[in-house]
Order: sequence, then structure tokens, then C-alpha cells
Amino acid sequence: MPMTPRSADPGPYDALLLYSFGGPNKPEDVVPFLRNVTAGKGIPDSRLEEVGEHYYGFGGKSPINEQNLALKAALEAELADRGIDLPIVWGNRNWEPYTTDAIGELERLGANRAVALVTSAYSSYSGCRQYREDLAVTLEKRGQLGPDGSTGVQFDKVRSYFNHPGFVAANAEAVLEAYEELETKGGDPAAATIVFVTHSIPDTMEEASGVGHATYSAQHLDVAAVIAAVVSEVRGHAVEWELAYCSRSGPPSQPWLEPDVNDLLTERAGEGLKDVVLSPIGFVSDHMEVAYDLDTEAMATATELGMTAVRAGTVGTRPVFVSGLVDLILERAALARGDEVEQATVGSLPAFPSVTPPDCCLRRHAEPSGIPALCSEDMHR
Ligand SMILES: CC1=C(CCC(=O)O)c2cc3nc(cc4[nH]c(cc5[nH]c(cc1n2)c(C)c5CCC(=O)O)c(CCC(=O)O)c4C)C(CCC(=O)O)=C3C
Ligand SMILES: [Fe+2]
Repeated sequence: MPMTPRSADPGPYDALLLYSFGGPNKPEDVVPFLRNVTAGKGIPDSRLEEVGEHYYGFGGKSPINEQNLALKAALEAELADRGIDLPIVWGNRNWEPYTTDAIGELERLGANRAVALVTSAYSSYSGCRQYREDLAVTLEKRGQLGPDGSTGVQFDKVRSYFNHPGFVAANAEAVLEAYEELETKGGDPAAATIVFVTHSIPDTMEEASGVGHATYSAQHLDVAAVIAAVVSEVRGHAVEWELAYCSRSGPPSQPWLEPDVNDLLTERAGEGLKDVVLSPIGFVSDHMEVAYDLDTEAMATATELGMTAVRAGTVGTRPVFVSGLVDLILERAALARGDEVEQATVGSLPAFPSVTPPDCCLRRHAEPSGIPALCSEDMHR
């Protein structure tokens, strides 16, 4: 009989790694944090100074760490509610507690095999492989990565969850709330366009994200279409929507995904658009890109253009999202046990693999980095 992910068995896992980006907690953290993020990435100094200013404008503190702690608490509550015994350890690629701190904590707990949940819903180098490389490199530095890919604590990863029903339903919920808010701000919801927003990435990274599955941008377009269909249905009329990007960096000569959200708003305002719902489907919580690039910059653009704009919430700790994540953890456990399991999805794309092909989501297409990455077919499992 096929197992449903509702079964409360987290075996073979004895811990959950909540794995995130990290961010500064105080002004003195900002420069070392930015150094960690950009090591060897060729980001111009001018861009780094600009991004540093975004953080200083918020007291040198990113909201991301508190949001991850809130997500950790919400997951702990949901696991406890379902009678699932699975301790959660939090770690970040770019700030404390670092990946190595998390691995140390897993060892103290006596964990043998952990399931990793990354706070990034889409597949690309930045949202998937870079985390898997960071895990492998951290284990390597600790002397815990064997030549065959075997590790001290073993790690499996939850699949990219952009098309999981919980993530999409939570975003749809937030967009519907934004429609209500638009009305209270004197806007005209029937005339509104939904502008879905995500983090831009270089065109080369976009191209490399499409090995074995839909590209990063195609993943977003699929999610956007589902949310727009839900909104059309609930509001009782067809809704227009677009996908735009924010937070581009890199040298100007390097093409990144477009249109930029500010450019899109400007162009559409010229065509008479007045009412906008910004939906940040690319981000799981209101971290710095959302607080600065959307709430500060894009909202100022909209105001300047005379638009009525509302920014929909991120999925954050919405119950339908959190409970979906627990379903995904149980699904991964069932797959690891070799049980037959139904992988829930919405939209037109299949469930993405949790053990990826070797050349999946490289930084650049057909340019292996030489950096080992866990949770890949060519590694231990
Ligand atoms: C796709 C994507 C996500 C979404 C997926 C996910 O959520 O993980 C994401 C998340 C985040 N990005 C973040 C911060 C930064 N990202 C940078 C740089 C870059 N991001 C990129 C992509 C992404 N990034 C790329 C292609 C670069 C260029 C350098 C490179 O090729 O790797 C830089 C350097 C300065 C700059 O260039 O802006 C910073 C400071 C924070 C923390 C925010 C906070 O502190 O609250 C978070 C959650
Ligand atoms: Fe980023």
C-alpha cells in the first residue's frame, strides 16, 4: 500500500538541518558578512558598498536570522503536534551559526543521518547546489568527507519545493490578502496586475539551472500561473500578471534576468497601469532583499509613478507552508526508506529530484567547479 507523507515516521533521520543564507546582526557584522557572501564572485566594490548601505540603513541588522528562528519554532511546534520526534539544528552558509557549527551541534546530539531543509524554494546554483557544495566543503575541512562521498553525519536534502502545494497555497493566501489591502488603500482590485518578484540571477546561471529540469525562471512562471489562477477564481475575474526581478548585482556587462521590477513598473505605468500587487514568490521570508529592494525601492518607484501598490507577504511561518514543509520532510524520509510515496505538486512541472544528477545547477553550464556537492547521484547516496 502506498505510504502517504502523513505517516509520522521521520526514520531514517534523527535530526533536521534548517539550512539558510545567514545575515548580519549588528553593524560590525556587515563587512565580514559581505566578504563571506562574495568571496571570489567578482562583485564590483561599488555594488558591495551599496549593499552595505542597505544593511546600515536598517541598523546593520538583517531580519533574516530572527525569521529563521521563527520558522524553526513553527516547525518544532508542527512536528510536536504530529507526534514526530526530530530535533532541529539551524545553520547558515554565510553567518553564525555557520554550517560547521550546525554539524558540531548534530554530533553533540548523536545524529547519524540528517535531512536538510534549505530556505530557498527554487532550483539554481544559488538556491540549491551552492548549499550542497557548502555542506561538502565544510565536511571536507572537518576531515569528514571520504573519497567515496561518505560523510560523518550523513545528509539528504528535501527537494526544491517551489511547486509543493503548501508553498503555493501560502503565497496565494498572501496575494489574496494584498488584494483586500489594495481595496482599503483606495485602489481598484479589479484593475490590478500582480507583479511576481524574485531574485535576479546571471543569464549563465539561469541556463545552467535547466539541466534535467525546468530553469529557474520557468519554475517561477509555473508558480505564478497557478497563483494567478487561484486569485482569478476567488476574485471572480481574470487577472493580469507579470514576472519581474530584483537585486541584480555583478558588472553591468554581465546579463542578468530581466525585467527589473522598477523598470517594469515604469513601463507599465506609461501604459496606464495604476494598481499593483507585488508578490515576492522568490523569497520565503521578509529578509533584506524584500525589506530594501521591494519595500523601500520598488514601493518608492510605484509611489513616484502615482500607483497604488501593495506588497503581499512572504510565506514566512504561515501554517499551510509550515505544515507543507513537514509533509516534505516525511516524504523525503519515506523515499529514503524505499517506500512508495506520492510526491504532491501543483502546476505543470514534476516533483524535482532530491538526489540530483551530477551536473545539476552548476554556476555555469558545462563548467564543473571541481567543488564536491552532497545529495548528488555521484556522491555516496
Ligand atoms: C537566487 C538567490 C537568492 C534566493 C534564494 C535564497 O533565498 O537563498 C538569494 C538570497 C539571498 N541573498 C542574500 C544576500 C546577498 N546575495 C548576494 C549576491 C547574490 N545573490 C544571488 C542569488 C540569490 N540570492 C546571486 C546570483 C548573487 C551574486 C553573487 C553570486 O553569484 O553568488 C549578496 C552580495 C551583494 C549583492 O550582490 O547583492 C548578498 C549580500 C540573502 C540575505 C539577505 C539578508 O541578509 O536578509 C539572501 C536570503
Ligand atoms: Fe543573494
